[in-house]
Amino acid sequence: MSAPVVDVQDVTVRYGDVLALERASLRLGRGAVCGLVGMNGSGKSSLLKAVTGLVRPESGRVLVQGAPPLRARRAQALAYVPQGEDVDWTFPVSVREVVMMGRHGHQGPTRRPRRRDTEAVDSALERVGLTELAGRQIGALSGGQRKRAFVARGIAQEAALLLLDEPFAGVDKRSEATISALLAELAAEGRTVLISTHDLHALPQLCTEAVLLARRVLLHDTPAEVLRPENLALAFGLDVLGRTPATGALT
Ligand SMILES: Nc1ncnc2c1ncn2[C@@H]1O[C@H](COP(=O)(O)OP(=O)(O)OP(=O)(O)O)[C@@H](O)[C@H]1O
Repeated sequence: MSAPVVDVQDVTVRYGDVLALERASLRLGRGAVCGLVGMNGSGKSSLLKAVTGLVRPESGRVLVQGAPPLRARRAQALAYVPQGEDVDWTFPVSVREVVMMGRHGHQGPTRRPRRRDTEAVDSALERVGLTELAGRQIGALSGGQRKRAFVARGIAQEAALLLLDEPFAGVDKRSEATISALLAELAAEGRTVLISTHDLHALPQLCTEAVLLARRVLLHDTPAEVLRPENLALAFGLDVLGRTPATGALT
């Protein structure tokens, strides 16, 4: 791999007494779409938050395009689509204003949008199919439309790395299809995507690689390899795909 876009080295995250992530390492190159898979509480959000700089690891190091997360954020290198519950949906902003936030780092201190900012926002709204709803208050959208608005903010930002926490949770089929197709397009444009998901069946179409997480990184491989019953059993300890793990797989 040429210089990695994401380089997580031996990262441990702890919240008080709770050890959320233990010595996790992960490197992703340009154009990768990587799915984080694991049980509830396995550390998926913590890993995403460590990469964004929202959570400070107890030990270890995160680099995004060679820079620590906060510096990478200032350089507009990473965009983050949070889980729905991490957002205040009563905030009085329109969909267009949310997407324009992706341009703030590209604007001067007055934050007056220039033509290329307006064009980037229009194009991002179009790509996620929200042009018609651009004037609506963000909280007046459905769950799937809200996710699409945040994906549009990431697109408008032109970040090299997109991090998405459960983009398909509580999302309608149309939004799921739009977001999946967009992630593939963004990867083809050379962006890197890291996403946490519970949707194991969608993994092979959606992702070029996958990580099995259970506080530690158990496996980082192709989606097909990660989905092997004996590997899933390592993380979930049960028959999640309705198949029986191979005998002796856990020994
Ligand atoms: N702010 C916090 N304070 C205390 N404990 C936390 C905090 N955030 C997460 N945890 C704990 O850290 C562990 C990992 O949580 P995390 O949210 O990273 O897992 P996850 O895999 O994303 O879970 P889910 O699939 O339910 O979203 C869990 O035990 C969780 O309860």
